[in-house]
Amino acid sequence: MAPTLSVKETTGNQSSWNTLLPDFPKGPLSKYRKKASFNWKEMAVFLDGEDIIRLKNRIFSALENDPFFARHAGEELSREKYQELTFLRCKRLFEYDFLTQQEIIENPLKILNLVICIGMYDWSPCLQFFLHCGVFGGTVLSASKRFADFVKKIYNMEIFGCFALTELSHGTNTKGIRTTATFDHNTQEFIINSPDFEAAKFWVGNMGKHATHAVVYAQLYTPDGQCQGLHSFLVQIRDTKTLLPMPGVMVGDIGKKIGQNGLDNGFAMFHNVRIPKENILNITGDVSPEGKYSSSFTDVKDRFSAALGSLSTGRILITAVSATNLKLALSIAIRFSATRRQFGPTDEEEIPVIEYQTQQWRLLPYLAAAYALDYFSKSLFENFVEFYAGLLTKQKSQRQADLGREIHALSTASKPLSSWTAQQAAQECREACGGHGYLAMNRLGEIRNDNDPNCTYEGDNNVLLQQTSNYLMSWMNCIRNKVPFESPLGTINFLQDYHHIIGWKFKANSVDDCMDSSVPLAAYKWLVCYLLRESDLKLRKEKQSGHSDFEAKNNCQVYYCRSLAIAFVEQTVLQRYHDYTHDPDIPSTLQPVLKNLSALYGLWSLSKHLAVLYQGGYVSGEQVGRFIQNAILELCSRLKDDAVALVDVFAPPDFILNSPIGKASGELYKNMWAEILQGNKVLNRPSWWAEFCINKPVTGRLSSRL
Ligand SMILES: CCCCCCCCCCCCCCCCCCCCC/C=C/C(=O)SCCNC(=O)CCNC(=O)[C@H](O)C(C)(C)COP(=O)(O)OP(=O)(O)OC[C@H]1O[C@@H](n2cnc3c(N)ncnc32)[C@H](O)[C@@H]1OP(=O)(O)O
Ligand SMILES: Cc1cc2nc3c(=O)[nH]c(=O)nc-3n(C[C@H](O)[C@H](O)[C@H](O)COP(=O)(O)OP(=O)(O)OC[C@H]3O[C@@H](n4cnc5c(N)ncnc54)[C@H](O)[C@@H]3O)c2cc1C
Repeated sequence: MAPTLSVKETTGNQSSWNTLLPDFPKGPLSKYRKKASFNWKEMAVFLDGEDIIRLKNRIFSALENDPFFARHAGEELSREKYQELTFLRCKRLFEYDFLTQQEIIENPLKILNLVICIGMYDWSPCLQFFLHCGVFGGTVLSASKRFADFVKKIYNMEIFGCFALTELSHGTNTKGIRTTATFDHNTQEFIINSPDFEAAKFWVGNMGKHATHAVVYAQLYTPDGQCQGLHSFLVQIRDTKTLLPMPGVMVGDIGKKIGQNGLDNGFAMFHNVRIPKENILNITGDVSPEGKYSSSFTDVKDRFSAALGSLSTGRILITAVSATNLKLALSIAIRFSATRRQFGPTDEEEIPVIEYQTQQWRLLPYLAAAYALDYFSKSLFENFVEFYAGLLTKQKSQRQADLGREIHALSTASKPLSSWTAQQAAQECREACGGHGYLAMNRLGEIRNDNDPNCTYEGDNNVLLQQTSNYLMSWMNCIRNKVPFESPLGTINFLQDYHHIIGWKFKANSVDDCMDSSVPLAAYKWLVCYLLRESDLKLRKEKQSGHSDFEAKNNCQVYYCRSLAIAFVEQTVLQRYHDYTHDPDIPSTLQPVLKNLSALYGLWSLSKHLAVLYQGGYVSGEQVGRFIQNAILELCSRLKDDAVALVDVFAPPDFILNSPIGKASGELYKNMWAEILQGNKVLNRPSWWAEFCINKPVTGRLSSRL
């Protein structure tokens, strides 16, 4: 099925683009801007639409004009100060209240754009705000109406919240969570308890310093001693008037992290903390005053899925968050590469480093990935909105259940794909900018470190991929028995042709033949079918040789199920982007460059699977590999002159991007000097100058006398 994010009907006209998007200052980047095959403003309006661009402008300009968000060159804040500033900024975001409920209902993509815009500035206040309103608030909101009062308090910040699932000794393995919630029917309360220090809640964002309330996941025990599985509870952890811990709660900050240090990640231990019966977030089950458990889910597995359902929201958002980091890193590296000159054909002339084939090959496939993943994350978000609307209206249809499973399977692979792509790209961009990429002021280190946990939180990437391969393998019976099947979003429908696709061979006969994304797309369909067959065979063999289900599954991950999940999600991203870029309604001024991006993303991603394509016999002979490699290089070279305009489309204003080498003017060295010289005490001699000038070391004084 075609993605729901459809081709925009109109891109307006030149004068409306100019009003929305001012020209960039003239400078060293102008040369490349003139060479572009398309108008960047037309592209920006085409991709986002005028309404979203207006929203972005509103948010960016509010932050730029607000002293709370001022940037200070060379600023080195202590962690405590950074946490304080993050909280003040989070409060400001409440005051701005950028989106009304009505605006969100009319266009839910606006909320995604709000996350992206604030995150582009700094992920710490962004995550603090959305962990409270979105993750904590959203979970409370999705429980029954009896939380209406709490909901009000959440959205006017009378209380401040966090989402506490992970414990010190269990994270991805949520079934292993050991915090207990035991119902006491005498007092009509739940008793929340951490059995030992290993079961302390840990890593929880906002819990370190600020949260007054937590959604706490715990194993629910009814008075008959039965464990009813994982449920969530609303627990007050700090006094709202003093921010001191509530009785029985030991709560604190877990310490410095590799990135995101404005955010206070914390721990909490509960010593028989009593909460009212009403505070069970009755999403998957409830307890009667007598202590009888009831649930609308008869199947324990379905109840577990529903208890973790809210995690899909985060994973979809993280797909978009990571694509945003990809865009930030590329904006810096491509602008730098178009202005930084090194070597040249003659001694007189040095050329911009983007002219080098290696620089193009290192950066431009990531640029293509940024466009494809951005489109995919937004289309997946739109799919999610449909699912979410079903949840809110308590839809119980088969389609709703199937949609939930499909979105889960997609998001558990798109989060790994997007976060890993951004992680690798951030490092490549850092190196592509040479030494200047390593200077903290240019922000590539911050982007890399802040992106890093996207690979881990909301579930470790490698473990999550198993969810996607499980989903794909679950269709194998239908495939084997030729029983028709389809999914609500149609992402697995091509597997109905499995028996036909598995016999396909690579068809292109030249580099020219490879220049369209239909070529890698066909190869991907074969690859998914092949890996599905191989994974299924391997699993059956493992079981036949006497291994338990657990062992058998475990022995089928590397080269089989893990590769299957990755190939499937890459195929899905490419399919959606291919359909989008080949839509006949795309303006003819934009279509060629968009098709090049789609082809490059497809071929480059596919090239990482060449060994398997040969291994399985989809391709043979030396030539095919060469065709693919040469097509990648040809596309890089074709996109080289469009690259600056392509980042102009998504780069935020200079104030938000906050990188001297990534500024829109391209005045690389002037911008760097301006920043360096504003730093604190840059030209001062060190306060310990006398340690060199007066107190000279006595050479050898401390050498061993033995
Ligand atoms: C109109 C209005 C529109 C409004 C739109 C709303 C938009 C809201 C916007 C909100 C904004 C939010 C902004 C967020 C910003 C970005 C977020 C950044 C967050 C950063 C902070 C981090 C927080 C955290 O990390 S919280 C802790 C997260 N923890 C995890 O993720 C744990 C990971 N582990 C698991 O999920 C599971 O344990 C798992 C998946 C590994 C499975 O473990 P298992 O024990 O092996 O279980 P299994 O047998 O495989 O599963 C049984 C069964 O259940 C199915 N299942 C599991 N999960 C789900 C799910 N989420 N959905 C559906 N189904 C699920 C699983 O598939 C199995 O089913 P079968 O295959 O059928 O057997
Ligand atoms: C910055 C940050 C913020 C966070 N915020 C929150 C929050 O707000 N609330 C919250 O509840 N949690 C939060 N978390 C915790 C996060 O959700 C967990 O870290 C995450 O789910 C991974 O779990 P883990 O750390 O226990 O890793 P583990 O599950 O212990 O994984 C460790 C390693 O073992 C491997 N592994 C584990 N199981 C398997 C398997 N079955 N097969 C193969 N390999 C396996 C993994 O691949 C990984 O490499 C946050 C984490 C970070 C880093």
